[in-house]
Amino acid sequence: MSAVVLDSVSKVYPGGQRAVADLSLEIADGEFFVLLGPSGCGKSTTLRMVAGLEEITTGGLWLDGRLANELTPRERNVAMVFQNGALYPHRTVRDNIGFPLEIARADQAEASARVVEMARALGIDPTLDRLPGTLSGGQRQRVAMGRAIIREPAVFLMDEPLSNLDAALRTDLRVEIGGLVRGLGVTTLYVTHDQVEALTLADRIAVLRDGFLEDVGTPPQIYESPATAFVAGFLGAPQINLLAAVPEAVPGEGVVLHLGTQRLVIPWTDPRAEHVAGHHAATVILGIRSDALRPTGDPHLGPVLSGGIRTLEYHGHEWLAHIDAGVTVVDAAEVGRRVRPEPAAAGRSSGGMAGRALSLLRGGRREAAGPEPAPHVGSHRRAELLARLHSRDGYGQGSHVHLAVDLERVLIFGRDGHRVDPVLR
Ligand SMILES: Nc1ncnc2c1ncn2[C@@H]1O[C@H](COP(=O)(O)OP(=O)(O)OP(=O)(O)O)[C@@H](O)[C@H]1O
Repeated sequence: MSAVVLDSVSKVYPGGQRAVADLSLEIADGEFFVLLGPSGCGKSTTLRMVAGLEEITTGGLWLDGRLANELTPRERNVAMVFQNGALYPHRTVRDNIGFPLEIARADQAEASARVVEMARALGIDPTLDRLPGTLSGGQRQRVAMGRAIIREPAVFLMDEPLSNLDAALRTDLRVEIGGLVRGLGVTTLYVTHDQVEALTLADRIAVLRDGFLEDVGTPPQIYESPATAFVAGFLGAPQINLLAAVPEAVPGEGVVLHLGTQRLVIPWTDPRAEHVAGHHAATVILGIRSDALRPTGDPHLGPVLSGGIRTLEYHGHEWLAHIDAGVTVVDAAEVGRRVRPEPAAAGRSSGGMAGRALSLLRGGRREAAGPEPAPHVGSHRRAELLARLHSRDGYGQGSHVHLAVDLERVLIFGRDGHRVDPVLR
């Protein structure tokens, strides 16, 4: 077992592509640590640097208190499981699982007993004499896991091990991996872009974006109290409502947040009020999860947002209301982005509501015509607010709805996407 420490680690690929930027993480001995983020954010590169498959450009990697930058993959005593299992196709399941023991020249009788034991633990003992090509995706991943576990490494490195499996199998194997790895107590670094995997498996999660660390914390910390609007937008389904608002500090009342013609008030007794007051007359971003909005009959009782239902979607256990509320939606993917989008992703329309939000977030500054791509601020969503309704309750398309806002759960971010109030970790 081993602690893993990354100290200001950066990776620039030949050709100048910077994949990881100044990343510092401390992963405790025995911790199940998940690297989460969208495609291209540098998760796999980070994992491969820890494995020794990719050179570290600058910074230090420490494994069990030892500087490991120059160690070979074998010297690091880590085991990696890839997305596709990566098994030897001409070797049986038995030989694939036993391969690390064969390399280590372990006692043959003892090795074969351990292989059988491992296969039993993973529920693949009936397949021991089959070739990988005859296995299902889930069975192949179990074999890959078995091969990684059997050598009792100091660190497990898993790169999206479930992403090629169908949803049901993914859930099953997710539970199994969680149980198995926890049982072994081996430090695990697990890469995924799937928030459910991250939230369910991790002791702690680090969220990466464009190679930078956005946030790190336990699943409840990251979900309930994200450090940035990007993280708030990345976690949770349906996606959090991110709305542009202009704060106005009003003595005796609180900080009034103007959202178009609507308003919410953070009373002075709320510790966030003084922080958001510092953004007086600037633009802030409110993060309101759909379950922090509850239909109410009385628009004058407590904080309320109102709007017209554009669409009602039936989701079985609930209805999802898409509501036009005359508010400006902010695109989580672009707020506070430090890296310019690739040319293909740039140049999307910034007109209409998106354009208004963009100009709000830039303090009304007009975008100069020039080579800099315009960050996309706006929404792909069909309406401005998403709210959950437990029943249809007489609502339909075009109905006017008042939504009581659970103010305690509203997150407030500055225009740079960072929380205005201190983020406790
Ligand atoms: N060998 C390479 N040479 C040059 N650039 C690379 C190389 N490998 C990755 N990159 C770039 O580095 C960035 C990070 O890639 P990486 O594979 O680490 O991201 P990721 O978060 O794991 O993405 P995904 O979820 O799609 O696998 C991307 O912009 C990618 O194009």
